[in-house]
Amino acid sequence: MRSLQENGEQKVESKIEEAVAPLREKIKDLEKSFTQKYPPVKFLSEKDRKRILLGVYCFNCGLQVFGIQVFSAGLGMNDFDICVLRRDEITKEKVGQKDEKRNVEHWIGHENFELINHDVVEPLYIEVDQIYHLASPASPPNYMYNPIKTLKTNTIGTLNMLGLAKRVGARLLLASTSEVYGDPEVHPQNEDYWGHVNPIGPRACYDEGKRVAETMCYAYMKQEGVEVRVARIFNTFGPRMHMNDGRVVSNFILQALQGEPLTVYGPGTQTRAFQYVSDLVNGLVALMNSNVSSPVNLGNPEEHTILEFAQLIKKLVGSRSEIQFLSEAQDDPQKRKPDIRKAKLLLGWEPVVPLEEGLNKAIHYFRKELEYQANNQYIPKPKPARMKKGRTRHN
Ligand SMILES: O=c1ccn([C@@H]2O[C@H](COP(=O)(O)OP(=O)(O)O[C@H]3OC[C@@H](O)[C@H](O)[C@H]3O)[C@@H](O)[C@H]2O)c(=O)[nH]1
Repeated sequence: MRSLQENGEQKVESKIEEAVAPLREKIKDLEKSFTQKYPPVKFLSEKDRKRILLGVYCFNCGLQVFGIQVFSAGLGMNDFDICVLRRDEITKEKVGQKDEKRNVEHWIGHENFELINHDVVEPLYIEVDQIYHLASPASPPNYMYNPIKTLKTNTIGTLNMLGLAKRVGARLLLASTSEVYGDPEVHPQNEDYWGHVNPIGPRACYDEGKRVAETMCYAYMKQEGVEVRVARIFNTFGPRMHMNDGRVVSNFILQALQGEPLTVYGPGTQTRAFQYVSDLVNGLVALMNSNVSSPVNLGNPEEHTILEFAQLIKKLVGSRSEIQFLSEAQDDPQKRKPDIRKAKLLLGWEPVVPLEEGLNKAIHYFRKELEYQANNQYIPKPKPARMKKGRTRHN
């Protein structure tokens, strides 16, 4: 009799334990988020505090640009995780109200953080010490979608940020790009190479936009004494990229995870070298706080063909997806690999995250996102070359 009662009690206990275990996990996660370390700004004197403006691009608001201001003793990976590369998704209307501000929710309400909703094409009047000018779409399908706005963001937007830097005496870091080298005739690309860009091709809005943005930086430096830093950023990937980003890393991972064909544009012999986001962030922060005012390449020199890259992602995901060859994108650079000797020598910086390790982190992120989206009845597909007014975006 007694043992029957004990058995019953044990069953009830194990059922309770089963129900409570996931709640315990949730509490652990919540506790972790509370113990996050932030810079000890409160105890710094006014002269040691830095007001840092991070201008980022918002994916879901079309080309509306958001500014994020962090009041900080200095910037580190934790501060940057909210926005670098993501340049998007501060709001997620497509997914639903619940998801609004999901990407920055762990920062909302923090005393050192302020979210500014602002379009960089309009002047901005704030007090700030450092400006990371990252505002621009960076994915080819995105920047080609509205080339005029891409041009305005990179030209008028850059003028506005330089004007702000001049007015308040701030230092400005421009997120430039390996695309200033165009379809390069020099390989690997070093900072002295002037590039090979088609000024009237479909990529010109971004390539030439960034080239003139660099020109503006050096005009403001020479004429007005503004302190500028120019990072030429090579292909970068990592968690928090948008599901509809349209660049090759997110496309291939999502296609592999969903059992869909991996879409290779052209024969797949074109090469790229991919760096992981944390390496880029460390490079940007090192450059901002250095005395190097000339352009610096930031990228990982490990070069692969796009076909090799598709095969690698298939292997890492464990996917049976086929590889599908689509027509080549117009003016697609045929090879790209950064020469990073300057960054190594002058910043003491080089990438440390191996490609496969970074890809596994990105795969883990996208797998979770797919689960999350499925629970919210929204499963986005990787973006194909979108049509606008009867034209494909690549041609
Ligand atoms: O689904 C796809 C997407 C892309 N690709 C190919 O993969 C290569 C890389 O394409 P991505 O769209 O990821 O990026 P790109 O190298 O063309 O441009 C990038 O360059 C550096 C950065 O400044 C920018 O983030 C972006 O402009 C290209 O050759 C492209 O044609 C595919 O084969 N399939």
